Formats: sequence, structure tokens, C-alpha cells
Amino acid sequence: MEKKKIVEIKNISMTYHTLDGETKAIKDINLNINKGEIVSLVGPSGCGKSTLLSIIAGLIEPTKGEILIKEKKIKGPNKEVGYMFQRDHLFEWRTIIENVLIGLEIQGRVNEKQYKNAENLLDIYGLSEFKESFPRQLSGGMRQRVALIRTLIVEPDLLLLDEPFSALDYQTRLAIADEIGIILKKEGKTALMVTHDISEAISNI
Ligand SMILES: Nc1ncnc2c1ncn2[C@@H]1O[C@H](COP(=O)(O)OP(=O)(O)OP(=O)(O)O)[C@@H](O)[C@H]1O
Repeated sequence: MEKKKIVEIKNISMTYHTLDGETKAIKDINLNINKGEIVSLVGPSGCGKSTLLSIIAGLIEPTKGEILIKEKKIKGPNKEVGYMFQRDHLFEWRTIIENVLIGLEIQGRVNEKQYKNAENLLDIYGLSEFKESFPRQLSGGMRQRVALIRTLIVEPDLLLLDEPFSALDYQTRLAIADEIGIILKKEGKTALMVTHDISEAISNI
């Protein structure tokens, strides 16, 4: 049986033009990601990893090439793609559950069922007692887990993770990288994760 393609990256190149000249950030990238795959992209700082993620998320337009998500060409930001950034970007004035629900709130999809689902995910991932806490009361690893649940709950077809562990200390990073890999597999998610750290990439295999 042929695997179901979620994303097709076709001949993507990106050149930035600034007053100082031009920077060729990426050139002729081709990659398909199938449903349920977790793909790690490894490379040194400045090699164009974030650029590629921003293009897939529809945040910037490539100089050349196209991105198809479920066979549809993307033209801008869309709800098929969930993006988790290097920092957790939790809102300090919202409680943990309110942070988890923000994506659904923006899409006008908060209802009792979704609220229960949020409570359930917080419970599964060991955060239920922090439901009414504020982000500052949580450790770095816990905050990152909240950010992941917030991204998962809107059920995107593709998750983009941009060095999601880079703000954490080494020990926490190892633990949370394993844990997030397990969560993604358990939920059957398709994900593209970029990192400059080969051990993070391997821990997701
Ligand atoms: N908005 C921009 N304008 C001009 N040049 C840019 C812009 N964004 C990135 N670049 C350049 O493009 C190249 C790739 O940057 P990018 O941030 O994609 O790399 P990266 O691999 O994600 O790096 P890091 O791991 O440090 O985040 C770099 O040389 C960077 O200076």
C-alpha cells in the first residue's frame, strides 16, 4: 500500500535580499513526508533550517519551488500546520489551561468537549495539578510540554518543531526530547523537527 503523503517540498530555494547584498539561505530542497513520520533535519546554525520551516508554515514565500500539503499548494499560513518555536511563547497572564486552549479559541472552537480534551491531555502528560497555575510557576520542561499540547490540540496535519528544546538545560533537554518523541508517536502525528544537535535528532528515531 502506498504511504499517504502529507507534505511535498518541491525544489525550494530561498534567497534573502538585504541592503548588504543577497544571502542564499537554501537551494533546491526536495523532501516528502508521509503520514505518521517524524523527520529530523540536522544542520549547523545558519544553514537555513528556520527558513525552510517558515516557508512550509506559509510565513514567507520561497524564491523558487512550491510546498504541497495534502496535495494542495500552500499560499500562506494555514490551519493544517502547527508550529512550535524555539521558545515556548506561553502567555504569562493566562493560566495553563487557558494557554492550551488559545489556538482553539482563535478558531472559535472552544466547547465543553474540547475543554475536557484539554484537561485530559494535561492529565496524561502530568500537568493536571498545574491547570490553574501560571507559566512562571512551571519548570522549563513543563512549559515546553504545555506548548506541545497547545500545538497538538488544534490537530494540525503537520507539526513543525523548530529546535523546541534549545532553551532548556542539557538534562531537561534529553528527558523532554525523548518524551516529546513518545508523545508524537503515541498521537500518530506527522512532524518535521529541526535541530543542530544530532543526539536530539537520534532520540526521535
Ligand atoms: N529575514 C532575513 N533577512 C536576511 N537574511 C536572513 C533572514 N533570515 C535568515 N537570513 C539568513 O539566511 C541564512 C539562514 O538562516 P536560518 O535562520 O534559516 O538558519 P538556521 O539554520 O535556522 O539557523 P539557526 O539554527 O541559528 O536558527 C543565514 O545566513 C541568515 O543570516
